[in-house]
Amino acid sequence: MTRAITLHEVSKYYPKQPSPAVDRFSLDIAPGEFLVLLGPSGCGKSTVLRMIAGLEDITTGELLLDGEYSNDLAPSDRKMAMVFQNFALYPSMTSRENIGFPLRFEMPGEEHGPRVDETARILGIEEILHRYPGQLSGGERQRVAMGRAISRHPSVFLMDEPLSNLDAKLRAHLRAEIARLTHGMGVTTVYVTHDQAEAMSLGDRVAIMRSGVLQQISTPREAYHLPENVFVAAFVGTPRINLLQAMVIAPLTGGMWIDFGRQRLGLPEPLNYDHQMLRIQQGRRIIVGLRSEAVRIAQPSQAHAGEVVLSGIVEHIEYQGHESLVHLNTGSRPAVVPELEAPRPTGGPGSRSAARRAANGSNGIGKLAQKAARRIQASVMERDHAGGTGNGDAPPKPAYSPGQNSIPVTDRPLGPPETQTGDLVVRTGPDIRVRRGDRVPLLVDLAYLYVFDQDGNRICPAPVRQPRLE
Ligand SMILES: Nc1ncnc2c1ncn2[C@@H]1O[C@H](COP(=O)(O)OP(=O)(O)OP(=O)(O)O)[C@@H](O)[C@H]1O
Repeated sequence: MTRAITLHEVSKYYPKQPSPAVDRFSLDIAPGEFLVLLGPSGCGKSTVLRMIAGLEDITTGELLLDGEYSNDLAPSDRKMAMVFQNFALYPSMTSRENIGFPLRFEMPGEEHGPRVDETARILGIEEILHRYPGQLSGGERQRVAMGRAISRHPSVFLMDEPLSNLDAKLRAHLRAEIARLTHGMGVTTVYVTHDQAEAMSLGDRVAIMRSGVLQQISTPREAYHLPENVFVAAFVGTPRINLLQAMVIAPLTGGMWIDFGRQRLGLPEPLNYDHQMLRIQQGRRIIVGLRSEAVRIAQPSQAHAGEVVLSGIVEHIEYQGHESLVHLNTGSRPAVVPELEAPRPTGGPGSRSAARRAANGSNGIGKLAQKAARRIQASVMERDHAGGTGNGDAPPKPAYSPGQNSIPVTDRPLGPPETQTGDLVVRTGPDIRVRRGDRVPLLVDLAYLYVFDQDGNRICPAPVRQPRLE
């Protein structure tokens, strides 16, 4: 059995919190679909999951299960199984007892042995059924937790960062196992993660969230190739997309350039449709997005059609075995999406536990301290991003005045280009022969040029629905 899930304009306000944890969130999940909720810490992913499970009340909006209004349906009547990050196994029960535990309520009076054995076989854990959680490795514990969810034959799996307590190798292995299992069973799965690589490799579709608001819902491929805004562009993809401050220069006499300050990119004529649309931005500040594979180090004479020339000074080379990442300074000003610069807090001011503490009556001084800590963290992030030049000690200057749906993006304070650190990362073969300090020619493939407007919305490639020009 599997089921469709619809969230219609769902919002969640926690007590004493000024802004909603989830804000008018709408989503249709098809039966059997694997949907990943992706976003930075605190953006509301788990809250969405918990509202689907019935563990959290919906403040406004509707939850439909197979088309039926289900806001008030008891969690036990939803036929959903949840898998948590911390496994949530009972320490005093063996693996067999843990897996069979929910069946006591779902199949009272029936023999559970065959169901537990079948589940253990699917997961390859027959050998550890007699052991207690304390006698299992992290990967084995997570398999038992999966087993407890599977044995119930649920109609929906809800998984809240189920792999984040495991090491990288095991995560990759179990990720493949989860994909195989859930697709094989055809059960609708909603999977929460902040790890974009996990989301991209698992999801039929990915719903990307920021500050409680859905930013984009699409296939992983579309999220990477057609990000709707600068936040999605920056969140999806490794290494992170290069984001540069620029200006459109489009004199009436013809020609069009993207001006990075020290260098300009000339757009080839006749201008294609996407580039023509940039004319509206004449004289305005824009953000240019270039993925690391959109730029190559090569002589201008080697340019293919659609490639244009820039140059940069090599600052650092990251050898990765199968490839190298060359960090260059083109003299441009990088655009920074501040909330993406922070490492994932572990109990810091933005974390769930901190929020819960706040909700449980933290006083005004506590809140002020949290605010101050956040400010300090933001300014440290900005300084780190500026390469420790000291420029970041000043508060970051907002480049844009963010409206309700706009993406706050800051630019690094402009110093002499010589003192700025690398602003462009280029992916090359592992044996590239360049050295620190070399000035190298770059070819930019305009087929992979992204341009975002002042509010962070993508304008090139042009969005499918054009705003009406009047
Ligand atoms: N019980 C609660 N009371 C008050 N605020 C809460 C509560 N639970 C979550 N929040 C707040 O709601 C927002 C969304 O939290 P949520 O746990 O859904 O985010 P998340 O994206 O899952 O984060 P993480 O990846 O860190 O788990 C955060 O600002 C959090 O601090």
